[in-house]
Amino acid sequence: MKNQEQNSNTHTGVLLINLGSPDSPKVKDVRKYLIEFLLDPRVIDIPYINRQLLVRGPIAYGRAPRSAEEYQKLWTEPDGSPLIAYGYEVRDLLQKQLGNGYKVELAMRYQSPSIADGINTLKKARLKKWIIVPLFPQQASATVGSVLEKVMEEIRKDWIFPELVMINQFYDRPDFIEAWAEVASGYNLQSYEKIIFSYHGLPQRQLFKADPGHHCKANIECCQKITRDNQDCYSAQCFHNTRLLREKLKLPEEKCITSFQSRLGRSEWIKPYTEDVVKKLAQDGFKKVLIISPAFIADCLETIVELGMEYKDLFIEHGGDTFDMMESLNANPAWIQSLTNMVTER
Ligand SMILES: C=CC1=C(C)c2cc3[nH]c(cc4nc(cc5[nH]c(cc1n2)c(C)c5CCC(=O)O)C(CCC(=O)O)=C4C)c(C)c3C=C
Ligand SMILES: [Fe+2]
Ligand SMILES: [Fe+2]
Repeated sequence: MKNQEQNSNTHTGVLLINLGSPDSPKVKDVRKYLIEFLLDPRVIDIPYINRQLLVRGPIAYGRAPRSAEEYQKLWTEPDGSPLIAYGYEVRDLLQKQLGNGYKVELAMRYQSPSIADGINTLKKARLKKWIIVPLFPQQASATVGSVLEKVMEEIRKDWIFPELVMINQFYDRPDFIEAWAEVASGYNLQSYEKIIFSYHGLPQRQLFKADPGHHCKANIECCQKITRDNQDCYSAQCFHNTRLLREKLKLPEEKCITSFQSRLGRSEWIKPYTEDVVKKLAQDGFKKVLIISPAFIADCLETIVELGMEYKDLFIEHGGDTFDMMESLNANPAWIQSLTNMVTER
């Protein structure tokens, strides 16, 4: 009876959606994941035939075994991928904070738990309103765009629709910046010579496609300042995110660097590349560096392995001493509060 009462009070569904991980770090599962992920035309935006050849050939057989080795470095038992484990932890904490009025579900854009399952659960619960929260602070077609397209695909043939709220970005919310400041309070920021703010990269051509006014020059001068013209530009949002955090943390401008990691393929991506920045700092004699990655709301392959292991090795190989990676928001209470605000104010 109690459950029935609780269910009848529930009016709003919240679907948290992140990128997704392979089902296991075995090569066959990593291959399946990479194929689904990289065949998405919003991610590898080249002609259909070229994409099929690239993904089902060199990526499936060349990259998948190397990626599987990387996934093996971060996989934990029994939780598996940290990205997904933190996803469930955040879902449960948010559910607790929001209470009976809301039903919070977790989904991943690729692999599992699937968006189709998450949407079906919301449909069965007969809720009046759904709030879709892609867990990407800055807007990119490859992430937020792809998630929202998939959600629409899952409901487009329905004959009834809930009131639907889709969140497209949240990088500049004061409570999101506050959540990062909360994590940063565990570090002695003064003790670092340089602080790198590293965001996931994107091919430059994707910035141009997302720029109907043909404004973006995809360089630091252009994207450095957020304006009405470039307010939806991923790169400009990243630079602005750094500025907001730098001001919040009272860090001098010359101490902070914005850069972009995880380039894939040979085309030009947003610059500067984190790899080049890390190498140059070490070569220029800097010994102690902190790296923060505000594009990821949970630790994952990109932070734990790429920043925390590979770039750390690179820094030390080129003469640096200390390369610390700040952990992500994960299940930090201030982050749960930020999500709570995002949902309840809609
Ligand atoms: C934070 C936002 C992200 C953007 C923007 C993004 C763009 C993007 N990614 C690839 C290719 C890969 N990304 C991979 C992993 C990965 N990417 C993100 C987030 C963004 N990607 C996350 C959170 C993760 C980690 C997932 C995990 O399980 O921990 C991978 C897989 C790993 C590997 O083989 O390197 C690939 C490939 C492209 C091409 C792209 C933009 C076009
Ligand atoms: Fe990625
Ligand atoms: Fe720009």
